[in-house]
Amino acid sequence: MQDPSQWALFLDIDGTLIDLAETPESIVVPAGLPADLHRLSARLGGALALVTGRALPFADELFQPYVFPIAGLHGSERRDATGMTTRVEVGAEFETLKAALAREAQQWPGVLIENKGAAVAAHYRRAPEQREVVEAAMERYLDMAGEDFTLQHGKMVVEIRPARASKGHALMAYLNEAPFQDRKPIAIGDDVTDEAMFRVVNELGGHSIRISETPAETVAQSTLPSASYLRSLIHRFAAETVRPE
Ligand SMILES: O=P(O)(O)OC[C@H]1O[C@H](O[C@H]2O[C@H](CO)[C@@H](O)[C@H](O)[C@H]2O)[C@H](O)[C@@H](O)[C@@H]1O
Ligand SMILES: [Mg+2]
Repeated sequence: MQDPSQWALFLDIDGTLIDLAETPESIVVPAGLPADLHRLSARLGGALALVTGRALPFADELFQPYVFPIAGLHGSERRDATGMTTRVEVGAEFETLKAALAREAQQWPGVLIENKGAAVAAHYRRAPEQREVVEAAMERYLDMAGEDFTLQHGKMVVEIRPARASKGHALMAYLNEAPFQDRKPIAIGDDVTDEAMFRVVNELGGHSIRISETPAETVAQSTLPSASYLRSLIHRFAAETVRPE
C-alpha cells in the first residue's frame, strides 16, 4: 500500500472478512485475522472501521481482544474512534413486533429469526423454499413497523432496520472525524447493503471493491474473488513495515 497515511479503510464483515456460514452464529473467525486487522489499523494511523449489518456487541466479540471503530446494524449504531457510541433509538412497539414475528416464524421450518435490538433479520439459508413466504411476511411486518423502518435485503436474509441510517451515512460520519478525515476512503463489501458505501466512496474519489466470485450488479470499481483472498491481502499489508521518511 502506497503511503498509508492517505487512506481510510472501511470493511464489511460477513462475506468480506469472514466466510459465510449456514447460520449467523456458526461463522468462524480465522485465527490470525483480529491481529492482522489490528496491525493494519496501526499502519493506517487507526483509520480502519468495520461497517456491518451485525449488532455492535456481536461484532466486537469476533475481534477480541482488539477494539475497532464499528458501525453496526447497517449504520444504525456507530462507535467512533474515541469509543463514543451513537445509535438510533426504537420504541417499545418494536419489541412487540419482533416477538410476534418470532412466534409466526415457528411455522416456517428452517427459518431463523435473528433479534439484533433495533433490527431483526429473517434468514432462509437453511430453507430456500421459504423465501417467498418470508419476504411477504417481512413486508407485512414492515407496514406494521411504520415509516421509521425499512426493508434490507441480503444474502438469504430479509431484515427490518431503522430507515434513517445506511452504511453510506456511517462512512461519511467517520470521514468527518479524526483519524479518518482528510483521507481517501477505500470500502470493501460483498452485498446490497454495501452499495451505499460504494456510492459515497466513488463520489469522493476513493476506491470501492466488491467481494464476488461471479459478476455482480454493483457500482463498485473493482472486485476480489473471495473473503479468503482479501484476508491474504490484509495479512500482507499488515506485515509490511512502515518505511522511514
Ligand atoms: O454487513 P455484514 O457484516 O456483511 O452483515 C450482513 C448480515 O450478515 C449475517 O448474515 C449473513 O451471514 C450469515 C453467516 O455467514 C449467513 O448465515 C446469512 O445467510 C447471511 O445473510 C448476519 O446474520 C446479519 O445480521 C447481517 O446483517
Ligand atoms: Mg457482507
